[in-house]
This record gives sequence, structure tokens and C-alpha cells, in this order.
Amino acid sequence: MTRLEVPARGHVLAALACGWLTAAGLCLCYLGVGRLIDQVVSEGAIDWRAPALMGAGIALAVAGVLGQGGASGKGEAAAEISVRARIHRSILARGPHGDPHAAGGPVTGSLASLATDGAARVAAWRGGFLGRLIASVTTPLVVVAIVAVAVDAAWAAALLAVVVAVPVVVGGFQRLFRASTAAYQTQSRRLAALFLESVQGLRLLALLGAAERQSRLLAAESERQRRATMRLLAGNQLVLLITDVVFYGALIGAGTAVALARNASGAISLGTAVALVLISLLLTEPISVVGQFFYIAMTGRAAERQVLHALAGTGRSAAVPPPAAGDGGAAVELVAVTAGHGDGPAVLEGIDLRVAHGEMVALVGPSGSGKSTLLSVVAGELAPRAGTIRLSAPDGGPARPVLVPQRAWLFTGTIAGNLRLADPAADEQRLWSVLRQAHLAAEVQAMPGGLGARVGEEGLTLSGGQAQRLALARALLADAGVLLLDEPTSHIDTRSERLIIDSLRRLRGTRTILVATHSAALIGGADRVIEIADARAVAR
Ligand SMILES: Nc1ncnc2c1ncn2[C@@H]1O[C@H](COP(=O)(O)OP(=O)(O)OP(=O)(O)O)[C@@H](O)[C@H]1O
Repeated sequence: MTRLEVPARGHVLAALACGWLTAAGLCLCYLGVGRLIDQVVSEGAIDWRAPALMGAGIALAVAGVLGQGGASGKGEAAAEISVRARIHRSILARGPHGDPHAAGGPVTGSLASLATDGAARVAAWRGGFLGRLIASVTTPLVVVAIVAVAVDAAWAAALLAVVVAVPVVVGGFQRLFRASTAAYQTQSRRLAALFLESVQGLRLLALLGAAERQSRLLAAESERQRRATMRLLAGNQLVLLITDVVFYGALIGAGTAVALARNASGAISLGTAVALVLISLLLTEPISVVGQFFYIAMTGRAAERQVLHALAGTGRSAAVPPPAAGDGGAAVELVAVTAGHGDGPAVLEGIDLRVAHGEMVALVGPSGSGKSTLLSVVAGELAPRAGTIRLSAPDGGPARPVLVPQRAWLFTGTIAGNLRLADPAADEQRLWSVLRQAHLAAEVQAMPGGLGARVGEEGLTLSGGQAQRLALARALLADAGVLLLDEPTSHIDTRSERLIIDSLRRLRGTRTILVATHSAALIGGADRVIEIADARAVAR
């Protein structure tokens, strides 16, 4: 997996350094304790050096802990801002008209959830936790190195061997339990699929009189799932117990045994032996982060993979070059354009089309003939396989297209929020103006909260016609010279159809409009009708 670029490297290194500082401080403090014991035992008096050593050690450890907390917090904040900004840019790159279900790309709604929860998880892992994790895992090596240099090389060498052997033993135990985790996941997936199918086919099951049977099957499957869960939990508890016992037992036991042996042989004093036993407690530091590792790192890495996948999806669609500016003679000009989807056959072949400024052209043709494909190509969503597309403003500069897809996509939020996706700076006056142009102002005024009325999951359910007019208003707010409408009146009530057609009539002359449609009323309102048939465009 390639890694997500996160601007938290400095903070991670600072957290690592602070973790080491804490370990070094605690080593000093314990050595001070050892010295104090030696003084009391052998001299019966205490001079200033032992307490000074302890004090200095505690000060270093406190500085390390505070510094690590600060660095982790700052790293997490920096990472979260950066990841969230990249996802926001990716959402904006899809545009207000972006098809949330564009081929191969992630659903825009899931991008929004990635930008909130996903970004926080990635940040907690890469910005906040990574430095602490590396510090904890490497603490035993730092401690062993300090002891080797400053106290007793033999104790350090013996403990180094144990420090290296323990993770290997624990890893072996965990591998033994991997099979039970896999079995649990398979069982889980089977139950989820069964539930989903039962809910989707509920009506059919009832009609067939099979609902009772299916519910008994679900109950049996749920019981199997419960048992698998309990087995997994029991297994996990055992792994945790073994891990704890092996880590604590081996490290503290070995640390104590070697220290006592060295003291018995006269190599180190009693105080130093006690200090080494205390220091061996520091060697168990990695175990303190294992639990957090599974939660923060696993969920963070999973979120990171999703973010990378989502951003890669945007990269592909952003690779479509924007249509070139023309000479100003026509608003839209297609020359010998050939286009298709993926590796499929060409849907459009050698299309030549000129649309004048302010003209409204209806694209007609049988279903599947390529009307939507043509609009995607003009919108810059789909790169043509051959040919040229030019969009120009009346003054000769480049013109911006905006596409309103067949299914109006509304985000959970307010009416104003949905409109402002097209122009975040638009004031209320402009919002009302585009709503009036789309013949939706009166209905929004009547909604509780007006522009602040909530739509989507926790709010009002707009009718298909209202949603389509809101999408049209949003496109008008984008202030694009070329308006591309994909079947704006299909699947909506006749009143909404009439209102949309009237809106488009009023827009004629001010915007260049290409509208793919089967509606006779809409076709009747156009300046010109172009039929797409056999992959070619023919005037009708
Ligand atoms: N994302 C896609 N991937 C692969 N093939 C596609 C994709 N979108 C459209 N097609 C294919 O391209 C052809 C033209 O489809 P298109 O949607 O452009 O037709 P249309 O004229 O707009 O149809 P309708 O009137 O039903 O909306 C069809 O054969 C369709 O199956």
C-alpha cells in the first residue's frame, strides 16, 4: 500500500524523542533509588547526589510525558486538517453536478463520511499515535543501551536476548488463533448476507408463505454467530493473558534473576540490583500500547486505505482535460468527436456539432443512443477518444459548462447548503433569485425554515420534481455559460415538468442550453433538435 502524505513527520519524531526522554528519565530516577539504598545500607547517611539524580530523572520523565502529549496532539491536528482538506478538494473536484455514482469512483456520500470520521481516524493513527507507538516499542532497546553503557553490560546483554525472543513467542501464539478469527469473519459475512437478502425479499417471502421458515433459518444462523463470537472472545482473552504473562513474567523475571545473580557474584551493589529490577519494568512498555495498537492503528490504517482509494478515484476523473476555448463564434463546438466508455465500443463516432451562443438545443434519440454520453463529453467528465471540443463565452474566452444529471442528488443538510455547493459565497438574495428562476421559490418559502429547511435523511423529502428544480437552481447558481441538462423532466410530475420547461424558455438567449430529452413538450420549446442515431448526430 502506498502511504498517504501527512504533514506530521516532525511531530511524530518529536513524540518519539520525548518517549525516549521519558524512558531515560525513569532510568536515572531508578538509578538514584539504587544509589540511595546503597548509601543507607553501607554508609548509613544520605548525601545530596542520590536525591539529585532522582529529581533530575523525574524532571526529565515529566518533560518527556508533557512533550509527547503536546507533539501527539499537534501532529493529530495537522494530519486531520491535511487529510480533510484533500478529501474536500476531491469532493469539490467532482463539482456540484458530479455524479455520485460515477463509474468506478467512490460514492460522494462516502467521501463526506471519510472527510469526517475517516480523516479523524487517519489523523489519530498517523499524527497522534505513530510516534508514541514507535517510542514504546523501541523503549526496551533504549533502556538496555543506557544500562549497558552506564551500569552493567552483562545484565543488558542478557535482557537484550529476552527482549528480542519475547515478541517472537507472542507472535507465534497469535498466529495460532488467526484461524478462529477467519472462521468468525466467514460466519459473520454469511449471516449479514442472509439478513440482507431476507429484508430485500421480504415481500416475496410473505407472498410465498416462506417468511416463517426464513425467520427460523435466521434464528439458527444467529445462534451459530453468537457461538462463534463467544469462541473468538474466549480465544482473544487467552491470547491477551498469554501475552501479558509471557511479557511481564519473562522480562521482569529475567531482569530480577540476572540482577540478583550479578549482585551475588559481587559484580554490582544491592542498590544497583534493585535499580535494575525497577528498570526491567520499563522493558514491558510495548505491552502497554498493544491494546491501543489494535484499535487506533488498525482502524486508522483501514481509513487510510479508503482515503487513498477515494483520492485515486478522483485522480482518474480529474485527468480528463478540460474542453478547449473556441474562437467565440459558437458557444459549443464539437469536431469529429468519437467517444465511448472504458474498453466498450464507440457510442459516438465522428460527431460534428456547433451550438450558437444562447441557443437551446434538444438532443433526442432512442434510449442508449448516446445522449448522456455526449453531455458527459461536453461537460469534460468523459475524455473523447478522438476529436476536439471547444466551449467559448460570447467574448471569445473559455466558457464553463455545468451538467445537471438525470437523478438530482441532494445532500443531507439545508436547501441553502445544497445550493451553495455551487457557490459558497452566494448571499440569500442570489439564492432566492435562482430559486425563482427555477420556479421553486414559492415552495421553499412555504417550507418550515425556508432556505434553512432541512432536506435529506433527517429532513423533508422533496418530490422528484422539486429535487430536479433544486438541481436546476443549483446549476444556475454556478453561473456557467453552458447548461447541460440530462432528461430534466423524466420521472417527475407534470406540474414540475411545465415549470422546468418554462424556466428553460426564460433562460433562452442568456445561457447556451443542451438538453437530452424524450419529452415532446421540451423538444417543442427548443430552438433546434439534434438526433443521435447510429453513433452520429443528425439535424431534425
Ligand atoms: N458508465 C458507463 N459505462 C459503460 N457503458 C456505458 C456507461 N454509460 C453509458 N454506457 C453505454 O453507452 C451507451 C449510451 O448510453 P447513454 O446513457 O449515453 O444513452 P442515452 O441516449 O443517454 O440513453 P437514455 O435515453 O436511456 O438516457 C449505452 O449502450 C450504455 O450502455
